[in-house]
Amino acid sequence: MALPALLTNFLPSSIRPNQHSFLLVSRPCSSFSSPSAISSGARFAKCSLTIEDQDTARRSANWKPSVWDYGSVQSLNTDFAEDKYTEQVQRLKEEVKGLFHKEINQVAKLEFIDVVQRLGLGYHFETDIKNALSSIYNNTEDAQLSDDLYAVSLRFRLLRQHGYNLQQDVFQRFMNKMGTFNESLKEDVRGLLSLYEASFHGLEGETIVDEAWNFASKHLKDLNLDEVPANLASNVSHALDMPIHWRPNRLEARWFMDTYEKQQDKIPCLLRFAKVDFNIVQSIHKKEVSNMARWWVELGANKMTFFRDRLVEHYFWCCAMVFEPQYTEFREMTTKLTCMVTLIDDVYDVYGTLEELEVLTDFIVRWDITDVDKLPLKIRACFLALYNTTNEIGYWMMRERGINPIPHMRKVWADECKAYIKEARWYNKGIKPTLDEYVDNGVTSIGGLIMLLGSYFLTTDKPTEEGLDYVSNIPSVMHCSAKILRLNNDLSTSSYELARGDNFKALECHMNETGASEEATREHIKHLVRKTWKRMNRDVFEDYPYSGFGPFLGACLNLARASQCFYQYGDGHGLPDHETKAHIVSALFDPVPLD
Ligand SMILES: CC(C)=CCC/C(C)=C/CC/C(C)=C/COP(=O)(O)OP(=O)(O)O
Ligand SMILES: [Mg+2]
Repeated sequence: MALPALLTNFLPSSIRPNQHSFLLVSRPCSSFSSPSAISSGARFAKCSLTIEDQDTARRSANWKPSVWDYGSVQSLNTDFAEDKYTEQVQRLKEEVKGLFHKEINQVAKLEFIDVVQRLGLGYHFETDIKNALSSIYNNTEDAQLSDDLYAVSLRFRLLRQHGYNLQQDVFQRFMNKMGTFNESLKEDVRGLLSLYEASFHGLEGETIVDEAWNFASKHLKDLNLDEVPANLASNVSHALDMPIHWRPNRLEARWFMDTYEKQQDKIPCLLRFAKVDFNIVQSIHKKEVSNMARWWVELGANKMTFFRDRLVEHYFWCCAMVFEPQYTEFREMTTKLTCMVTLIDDVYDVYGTLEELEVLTDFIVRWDITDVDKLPLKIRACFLALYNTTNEIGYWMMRERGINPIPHMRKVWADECKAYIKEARWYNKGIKPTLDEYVDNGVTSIGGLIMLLGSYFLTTDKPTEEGLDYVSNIPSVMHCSAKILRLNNDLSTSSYELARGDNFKALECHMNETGASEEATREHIKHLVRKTWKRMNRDVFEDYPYSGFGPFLGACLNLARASQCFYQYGDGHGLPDHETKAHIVSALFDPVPLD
């Protein structure tokens, strides 16, 4: 089979391949009736090498093939897109909206807001939540709010989450003269759990919130969960696994629906609303991922084995960044960009030689395809795929939104490739950077910046030149998000990367620089992750003078959240057949059962 159409169409005719054939064994494309059948264990043969590629000794990462069958992904069932469900959800929404106006005490109102958000319904009630929290913020008279650890912590968490700069002193009354929390509080499991969740909303320099995190984590970990009521125990394990603030909302919603169902005081119409709404949104996502699978197969990229074939994982990551139904363009186009990031990352890290990569970097920085045949065939194809995909998105933006983001996207790609080449030179020359030098560069080389740039211009109806300039100059909130992605990525992938031969990652840089053990280094990197979250917690509530920044700021938080989850139990990207697959099946493919 010749090079895939979308790649060759853009090659100057003088260099279109003829003798460079790719030998492919097609994968069995089974039809499926249940979602698990979407997953495929099929393997396909390696591409044959071109003559110019054969002459070069190359490393290999032996990437596992995709775990998904693209034929099946292209024909996913989207039953919940039917009108009868949309009508049902409208009725339920009205009913739940009425509950915001019910006269209930403040703690009950806070709990109600918390449940609405954890069920994934916050986006339907932004104004109602804002109004309710504003009145709670202004009313400090409710005694339970000042004396009860559970209520004070819940109030702190929700108000901070919505941008109120509530002082950390609210916790002072639970502390002793030594500046630590009163030991007696360890008996109050509900209070400890609430304090623990609140402590993730701390800012830099807030020592009381830091102490809250230490105290609550320690005592929650020490609990014998067999002695705790079942639902509370399951909430504690879930929180210790990942706090609410760090978990992508779609995953939280899917888990929380099952937990809320078991709650004695659940509100049935709220639960029903959450389930039907989840399935409707999921149907929209399924439609999008099937479009993406079509694009990927037409591109022919699923037939190449020298980079990671992770279309579905990339789409799911984009869903975690911005899940709301109206942002289809963001998810689809950013999925394409994410595929290009992975493709080019693998060319720099594994496939290309230093000389080839120097030439490739020059092409990307100049954004010019003249003389592109100076690049070996596969690298040339990758460059053209990246170039075409970016220009195609730019063209769509010009046509639909009257603005040209290509100069900004080019700049971010150029910076990213300059960061990759720096790593490639370090590797080839045996240079071991310090942790600071590495992270400085690694924030750009992780690829999150191009995705976040898209989260600005692909989510707003009226992107402006000023907004584009601002985002492409990488504001702190965006930098923090990419830094968290970089550090979480390194915590989970560096052992594989070193084993196959790759530049030093954050862990090795720190160990080399300080002589610290691997265990101490991991703790140090996790500490840097928490520190960066504190900075980002402040940054998201800076005063931004640009309209339409909401989804972009949400995407910054959500990119970091996705990295917490997908790298938590190892490399969910390179080796996506465990937790990542389970997350995708439960949040993207399997509808919530309705009774
Ligand atoms: C499901 C899942 C985890 C998806 C990842 C989605 C994502 C953010 C992709 C783009 C960035 C990227 C290539 C990261 C990891 O590569 P790498 O580990 O080779 O990074 P490095 O070479 O820069 O260290
Ligand atoms: Mg890599």
